[in-house]
Amino acid sequence: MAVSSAPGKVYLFGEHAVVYGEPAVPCAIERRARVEATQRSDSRVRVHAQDLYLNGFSVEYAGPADDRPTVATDQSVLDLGMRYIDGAIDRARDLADQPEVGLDVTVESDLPLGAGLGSSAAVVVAGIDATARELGLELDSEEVANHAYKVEHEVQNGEASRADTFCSATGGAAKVEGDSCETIDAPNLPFVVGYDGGTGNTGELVAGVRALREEYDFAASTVESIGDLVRRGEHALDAGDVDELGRLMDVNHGLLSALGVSARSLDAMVWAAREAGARGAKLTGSGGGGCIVALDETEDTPTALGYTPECERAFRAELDTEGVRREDG
Ligand SMILES: Nc1ncnc2c1ncn2[C@@H]1O[C@H](COP(=O)(O)OP(=O)(O)OP(=O)(O)O)[C@@H](O)[C@H]1O
Ligand SMILES: C[C@@](O)(CCO)CC(=O)[O-]
Repeated sequence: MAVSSAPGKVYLFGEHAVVYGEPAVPCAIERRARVEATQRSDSRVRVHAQDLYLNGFSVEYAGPADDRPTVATDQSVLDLGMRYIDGAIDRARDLADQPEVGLDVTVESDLPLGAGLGSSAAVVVAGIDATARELGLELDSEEVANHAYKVEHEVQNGEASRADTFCSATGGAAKVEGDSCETIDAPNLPFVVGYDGGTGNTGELVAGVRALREEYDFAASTVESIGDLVRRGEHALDAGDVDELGRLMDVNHGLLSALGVSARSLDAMVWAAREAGARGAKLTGSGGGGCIVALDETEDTPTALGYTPECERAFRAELDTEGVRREDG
């Protein structure tokens, strides 16, 4: 049996624009997905994903109500839920040159799904590492990052940057620009996360930005402006200037709104954080619903978010300097 875990992330700056080669700064946070892989004696693959909920199935009763009903789940719903972990298992089996080997795989995660905290990247990174190790193959974190990126790229029909998977595999703060990925120094920033209990569909949101960018020059310029802002943000990070980081986060949120990826609930949480005195606040990840990230070392922002109707949960998120991690002996 092999068990690996990998962290989720928040974006300090640069989501969406990173898909078009602009720089971004994702930061790994101390919330993880864990994957356990055990080889079987037959060639079946059994995946137990205990935190996955499925939207859209029907139940058919025939005869007495205490008979077990037939539950039908639309194949597309299942595919959507399983595609990242399936992709990770397949890639690791291919890498280990055992494409037909059977496995029992269990996925557990502290990361809300599709909420901007990089749950898919964490599941893919931990899934590749655990499965490969179970099949006798040790990969270093950069190799895991590279293979995880290829899985996300395939699952998301070519619309993925290296940011989420690199950050999850290597931990800490990262600068990602096109194919170039590096870990950068960062102070332990006072991240506060607000979660609206909802999700956004990464594929659809990325496609929406692409369409806008193709239709309007100002949308293409907005993507470039995010890149300029990230370059300023790198200097602020270097200088440890948290006030400037906060101001730039506020601008980044405005530019993401202009690209159509914010939501009423995300705006409400961003404003609650700002009004509580946060240095800055923005949505994180693909948007549409899910999480915001704010910078505040005091308890004011978590408290204010706790009283905000649109916020289901608020919590502090520490920077996690460790990426993919072995959890078995
Ligand atoms: N605990 C889990 N078990 C199995 N699969 C998971 C789990 N968590 C996430 N996934 C997979 O990841 C998908 C969600 O990925 P998606 O890219 O939409 O969101 P995210 O990575 O959480 O957010 P973002 O990309 O905005 O940071 C789920 O549909 C599922 O396929
Ligand atoms: C929206 C996006 O920039 C971040 C999603 O967490 C997509 C990507 O980078 O693959």
